[in-house]
This record gives sequence, C-alpha cells and structure tokens, in this order.
Amino acid sequence: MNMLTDAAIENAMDKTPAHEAVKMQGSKVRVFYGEKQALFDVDLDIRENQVTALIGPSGCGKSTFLRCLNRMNDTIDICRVTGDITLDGEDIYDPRIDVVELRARVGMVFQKPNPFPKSIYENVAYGPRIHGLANAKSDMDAVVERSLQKAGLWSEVKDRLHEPGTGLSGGQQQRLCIARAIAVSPEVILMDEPCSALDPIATARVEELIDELRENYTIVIVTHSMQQAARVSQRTAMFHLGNLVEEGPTDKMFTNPEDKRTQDYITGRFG
Ligand SMILES: Nc1ncnc2c1ncn2[C@@H]1O[C@H](COP(=O)(O)OP(=O)(O)OP(=O)(O)O)[C@@H](O)[C@H]1O
Repeated sequence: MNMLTDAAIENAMDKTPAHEAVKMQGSKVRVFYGEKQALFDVDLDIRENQVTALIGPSGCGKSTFLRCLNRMNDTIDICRVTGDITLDGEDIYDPRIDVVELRARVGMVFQKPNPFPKSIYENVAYGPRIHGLANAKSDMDAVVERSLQKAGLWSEVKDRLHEPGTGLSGGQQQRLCIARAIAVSPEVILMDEPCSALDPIATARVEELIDELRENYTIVIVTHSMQQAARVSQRTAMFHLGNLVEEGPTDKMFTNPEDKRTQDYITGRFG
C-alpha cells in the first residue's frame, strides 16, 4: 500500500539540491501534553529553500513537532515545550520574541482548507492589513494579485475576487489558504497534511505548487503519503513514538534507509 513507484523515487533523486543552508534548527526538543511526553530530544535541521517531509505512523509526533516551529503549541494550555528552536540562529522561544511576527515569518497551512467567511480578496488582504504591509488600495491590490498568482489561483478567481472564499472548490480553497500564508511574505511555510481533504487532481495541483514555492520559501510538510513525500520533498524525517528515527535526503530515505523502522514504514509493514 505504501510502495513507491520507480518514477516517484527517480523524481525525488532528481531534486536533491546542492545548497544546504540551515533555516531552522531544533535541538533536544521535548514536548509534553500535561504529564504525557510526546517528543523526546528531537534534533532536526530544516534546510533553506528545500521541502522537508515529516513522516511516521499516526501519533508519532509529526504535527507536534511542526507546531513547535511557529509556536502554535502555545495555544494548547497543557502543552509544554523544552529544548531550543532557532530561526536564522535566533531562539524563537525567547520571551522577547513577538509571536504574531514569528507566525508571519513562519506561516501555516492546515489539513482542512479553512478560508475565513469573507471574500477571496479579503482572505488574502487580511494578513497584510493587520501587519501594516500595504496601506494604499493599489498596494493591497498588488499584494493580493501577486499572492494569488504565486498560489496558482489568480486565473481562476480574478473575475470573482469579491465572492466568498468558501464558495471555491476544496482544492481552490487550499490554494487560497496558501495565498493567504504567502501574502505576509513568510520565510517558512508549515503544511500539516495539506492534501488530505483533496481529490487526486487538486492534490497534484497543490504538489506542483509546493515544488514551485520552494524557490522562494522553506517548506516543512507533514504527510501520511509516502508517494507525496517522495514527489515533493528533498529531505525526509521519520518519526516513531515521539522520537526522530532518522533524517536525510529523500532519495536515500526511500531507497536505503538506515533504520529498520523506516524500512518497515515505507514498505507499508506498519503505520
Ligand atoms: N492537544 C493535545 N492534547 C493532548 N495530547 C495530544 C494533543 N495533541 C497531540 N497529542 C498527543 O501527542 C502525541 C503526538 O500527536 P501528534 O498529533 O503530534 O502525532 P502525529 O504524528 O501528527 O499523528 P497523526 O499522523 O495521527 O496526525 C499523540 O500521542 C497525541 O495523542
């Protein structure tokens, strides 16, 4: 069921880039929900302008780790994070960090498309407005157009910008959410199973988009689909029971993993 096609592996192998600057770094990251520990001393580098896929069986801590990267876990009362996480070398858990600003730099796209109950235009304009990034109407129009262009949605919505975002198809809504994330010029985009609610055609469109976006952004994606990890990512990190089992170039992880748990997972023996 999780077997990879040769084409998917070849595709991953073609895309391993030479440049390896570290954008975000997690060291000894532990996460607790009340008494229960969900992550154990995770050390993981997120490389700039690459797509890093987080994989592993359900409940292994992928989403928990993803949420650490923009402090979304702060919104969960019982959640406690220890260890260090940096963005461009700066500690994102430093009390002096403005979390709203951090989340503009490290944006997030969720599993289920969640446009605001507003127009397509307003969905994209909301972030730049609250961050004061575009004040004049013409500037805002330009930001909205550019963001929708980058999300590959402009041609489909340019004549209906003032219609509700919730009236779009699921795949279009997810690209609208990506446009909304892009509109505040993030450096990193976190995606938590962004295609799980989409049909295969909409999934393919979002996967193509992810590949285009990595030119300008660093992307971390949680996925249950091994094929998707192989198609879109350059690096893959395998989690199991709250531990990072191994991390490496996606082609190596799928053809020659070091850990038996990775081997078992990618060949569909568990998970
Ligand atoms: N808000 C929460 N409160 C309490 N426990 C939580 C919470 N969120 C996650 N957990 C627990 O932390 C562990 C890791 O969960 P997490 O959602 O990060 O795993 P995951 O690998 O993303 O799973 P899935 O693939 O099913 O989404 C699980 O045992 C889960 O039950």
